[in-house]
Amino acid sequence: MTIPETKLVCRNVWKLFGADATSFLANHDGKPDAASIAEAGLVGAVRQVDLDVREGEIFVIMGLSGSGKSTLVRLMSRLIEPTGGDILFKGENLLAASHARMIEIRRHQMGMVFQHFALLPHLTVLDNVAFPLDIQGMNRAQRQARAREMIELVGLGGKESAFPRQLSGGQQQRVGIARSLAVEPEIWFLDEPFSALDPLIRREMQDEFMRLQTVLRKTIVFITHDFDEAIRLADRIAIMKDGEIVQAGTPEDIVLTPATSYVAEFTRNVARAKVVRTQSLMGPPAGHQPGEPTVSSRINIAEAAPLFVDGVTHLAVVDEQGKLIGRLDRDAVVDMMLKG
Ligand SMILES: Nc1ncnc2c1ncn2[C@@H]1O[C@H](COP(=O)(O)OP(=O)(O)OP(=O)(O)O)[C@@H](O)[C@H]1O
Repeated sequence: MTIPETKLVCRNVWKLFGADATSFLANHDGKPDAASIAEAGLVGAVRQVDLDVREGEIFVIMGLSGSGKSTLVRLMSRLIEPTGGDILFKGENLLAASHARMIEIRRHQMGMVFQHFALLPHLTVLDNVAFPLDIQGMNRAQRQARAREMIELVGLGGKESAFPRQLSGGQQQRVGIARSLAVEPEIWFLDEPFSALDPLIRREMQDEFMRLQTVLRKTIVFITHDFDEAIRLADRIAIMKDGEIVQAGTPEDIVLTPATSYVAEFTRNVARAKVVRTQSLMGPPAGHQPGEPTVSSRINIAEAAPLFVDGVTHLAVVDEQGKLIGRLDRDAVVDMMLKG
């Protein structure tokens, strides 16, 4: 297996809002506790954050309102300055980049979608999507061709000449997505992109987003306050509380071994069978019988369960190379399904 490249790294990143925050941080050896921050009248919006976002993954930052998600994502693109720490994008120290260099990086290598995505009301869908390419200096024919391609990709083919006011909320968000993808970003920041949509449309957009990701394989930082959304979309999740990351891991790690009671509270109502993979529930391969149905080690228990038909009691679990690595017992599956 090839190890994916790390695209973006945060090392010991802090953002304290309030007067003299930089000297306050220095005077506390670069690691003040929450009580000292509050006592000094500062807000510890992001505290001591370490994370790495890998090539081609969906990295979800999940936390309740005020936990520091938006501040953290703004720090990653240096829309705001950290009080301390380092941010590396493709190995480049963003904090050492000039203003002009930052604009260039944001324009050509970063894509952003926000909850209240401001489309330009007087421009058609086509011109809205082509807009960032115009800023990049691309010629008209090229940018229109690229914009049409993106509009098709997000399922809005035929709406090129519509104006934003003629579209539903979900369709407008698709235009926003097409617009941010038009520049072919190396990293894609999505800050609560579906939160303003009603639940049915929201789910549809999540499905659509997953479909897009199987095609595009973008490196994505996705912000949400919704744990179910995080579990559905994430390759890895970082859970934030009061500016800190309290746990980071795969959805499976988080559901099976929550690091704190705070995290456990989120995982309580999650259907484990939809998160846990066959490889985590299987036993050793010994006893394997020829003719047992085969499943991938990467699919989840809910997906594997329907194979237990016609008296099948065991499934053979195979890795990505098709090698037998374990056996999944029907009783263990039934047990997990019943426990919800
Ligand atoms: N410019 C600012 N000045 C002072 N405090 C701020 C500023 N921006 C954010 N904060 C505070 O920092 C903390 C983190 O805010 P942030 O917006 O990052 O949280 P969030 O998790 O994104 O919340 P939400 O989901 O409500 O957007 C909050 O206590 C907020 O009040």
